[in-house]
Amino acid sequence: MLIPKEEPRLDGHLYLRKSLHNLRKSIQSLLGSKQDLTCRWAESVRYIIEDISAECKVPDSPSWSGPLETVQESSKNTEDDICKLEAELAKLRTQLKEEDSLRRLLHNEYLDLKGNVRVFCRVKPLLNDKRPGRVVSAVTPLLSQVLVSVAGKKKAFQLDKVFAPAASQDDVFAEVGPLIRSALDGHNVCIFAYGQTGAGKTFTMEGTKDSPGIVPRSLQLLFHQSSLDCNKRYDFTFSMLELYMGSMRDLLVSNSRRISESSPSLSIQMDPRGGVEVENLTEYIVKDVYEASQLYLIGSKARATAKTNSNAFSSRSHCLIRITMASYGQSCPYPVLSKLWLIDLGGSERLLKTDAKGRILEEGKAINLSLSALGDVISALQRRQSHIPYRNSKLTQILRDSLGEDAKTIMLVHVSSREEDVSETTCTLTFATRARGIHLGKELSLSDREERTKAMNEVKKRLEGQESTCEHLQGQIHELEFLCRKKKMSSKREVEETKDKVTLQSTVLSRKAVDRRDIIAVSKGMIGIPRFMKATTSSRLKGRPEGCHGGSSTMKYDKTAKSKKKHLMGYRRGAKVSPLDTNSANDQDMVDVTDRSSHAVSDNKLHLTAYEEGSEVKMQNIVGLSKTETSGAMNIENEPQTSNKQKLHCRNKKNNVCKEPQATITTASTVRLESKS
Ligand SMILES: Nc1ncnc2c1ncn2[C@@H]1O[C@H](COP(=O)(O)OP(=O)(O)OP(=O)(O)O)[C@@H](O)[C@H]1O
Repeated sequence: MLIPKEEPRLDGHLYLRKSLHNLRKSIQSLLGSKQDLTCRWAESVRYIIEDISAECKVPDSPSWSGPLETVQESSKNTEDDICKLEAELAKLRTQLKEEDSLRRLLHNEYLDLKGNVRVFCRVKPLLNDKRPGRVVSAVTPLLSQVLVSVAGKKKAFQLDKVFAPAASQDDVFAEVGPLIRSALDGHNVCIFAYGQTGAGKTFTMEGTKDSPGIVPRSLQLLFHQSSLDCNKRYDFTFSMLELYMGSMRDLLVSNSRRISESSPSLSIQMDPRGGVEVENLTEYIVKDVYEASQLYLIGSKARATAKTNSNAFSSRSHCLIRITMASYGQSCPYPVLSKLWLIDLGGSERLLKTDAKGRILEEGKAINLSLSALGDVISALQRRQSHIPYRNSKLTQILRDSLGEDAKTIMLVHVSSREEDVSETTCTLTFATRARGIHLGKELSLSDREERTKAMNEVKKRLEGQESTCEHLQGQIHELEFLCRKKKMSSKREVEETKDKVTLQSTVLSRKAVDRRDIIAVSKGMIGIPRFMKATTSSRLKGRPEGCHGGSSTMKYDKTAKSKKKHLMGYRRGAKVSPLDTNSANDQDMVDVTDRSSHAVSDNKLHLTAYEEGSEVKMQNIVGLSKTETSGAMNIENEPQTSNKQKLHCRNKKNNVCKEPQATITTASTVRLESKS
């Protein structure tokens, strides 16, 4: 009979340490299994564990028993350790830099072999047909070929890859994902969704809540990958515009603002080096995937939609999302700049079929004109023609620097498999063939294709090996960085504790009123000094002149004050963080600050301007903000848990108007709000 092994009994402290150890391990394994949990998130949790450890810390031997020099000696040892760790970190970072440049080369070589311009086809499933038995699909998807039945004959169209109706969003993104990595590596990338109205372009780009498409996945991947890169710092900006009837519209400027503030019109400018800029286009700095998604939501709502015969909510314009990236390396003073364009093109319907009239007809003509110009440009690039006709449409002018030699492009054409859409499907696939720049019959020979596949597989294998080397190094760096921070924290704590001890000792000795046993007891207590004995943020601020601390600021939580306007200033001069002050925003009266890691750890500061009485700051999911904290006259209160989000509201005790309060997230467990004026 098996006798269950009895867990050895642990005393209180040992047990606590073991629990903390287990907790750390579970968090580390969580990090490994969940892609959307960033290292910064894990770091935040680690800080909490550290805080718990510090609070629970009981010295193994009485710390007051030795002379003061012991403490100083130990902090000297800590400093030596820090120096060693920093030297090791520098070595690893250099190694990572070398390995990462090799990875980038291999990644680029792999994509070059695949083709810098690739054209895929996605076949839409037959949806909501009441007579499934009688419906015959006119399209036969093969691996890299689509057969279309036209008048009893099968016409073949060659593509780089075909996604059958059963293909999932995951399958599509598996092909797109490597280009996102390329964008982070400094290449310009364009991903287009092309096809007839209702063929599934928006489904592929945007997707649904349960089945997210390329845009949300790309944003997720961008921020995830960049957070792992410990040798570089990335700055992202987000813009969104639409091309409607040949003119450009900034989708992040609300209609009312566009009219009232007579915002300057957009124009395309080119610098001498060939870089393209859309002048006056709103550009928001985005710190995390949440901010980018919020902007995308706002921009999508502003898109022009109109009813056509083919699709009740057909998009009548081209929608262009631009994410610019600036990556700063360790030694290079200049950032590497790149752009990622995610483009949902307008429906390519034949105007006769849709029975379009008036404005709808004009919209259709404008869409078709620019699609045709796009096809010409891609085709000319594919054939390496000397003249590339960029100037024929605004769409190709905007994308001029992102549709070239060093850029990567994926054109995802969408077709319907229904019989009545055969002529549209044929048109779409003819466009795809032209975009591939390969005339029928001029495809690579079988042996050439086999050779290319072999070379691709070889490079892919090397690339995978290189990626895991980089990941391993990054893991080591993160671990050492954490250790280093931990050492620095404990060294700082030791110094502070030493100072406190000296002060206490002299006070105690000067009073000459306590015996030796009491001194030991008190000084032991200093390790985990009770909270009420520590100076609060509030009391620390009290020494400042009026107006420099939270006492002069107002931030009152009042749900009824819906009309109050808020502005969120960027972390850098002149840059906006999130346009949630626009009328098109979902949560108009709130400024959401989620993902504490990017706000608090990387920047440590968040500036909120023009707050009036009745304003509210809502902070969600901020790790460590579970306790009620008081800062000056500002209370940060923990609201009862609503759904799975933790809300914190900042209120002011006075009712005066607060100008430019500044929120500083100082540690994992404190938030301070103070007025700048
Ligand atoms: N692969 C797919 N799987 C499931 N549903 C799909 C798929 N493709 C498209 N749909 C559905 O078909 C409908 C029309 O698709 P969608 O709006 O994406 O078309 P579109 O090409 O963007 O049209 P438009 O040019 O008018 O914007 C939507 O309800 C969408 O959910």
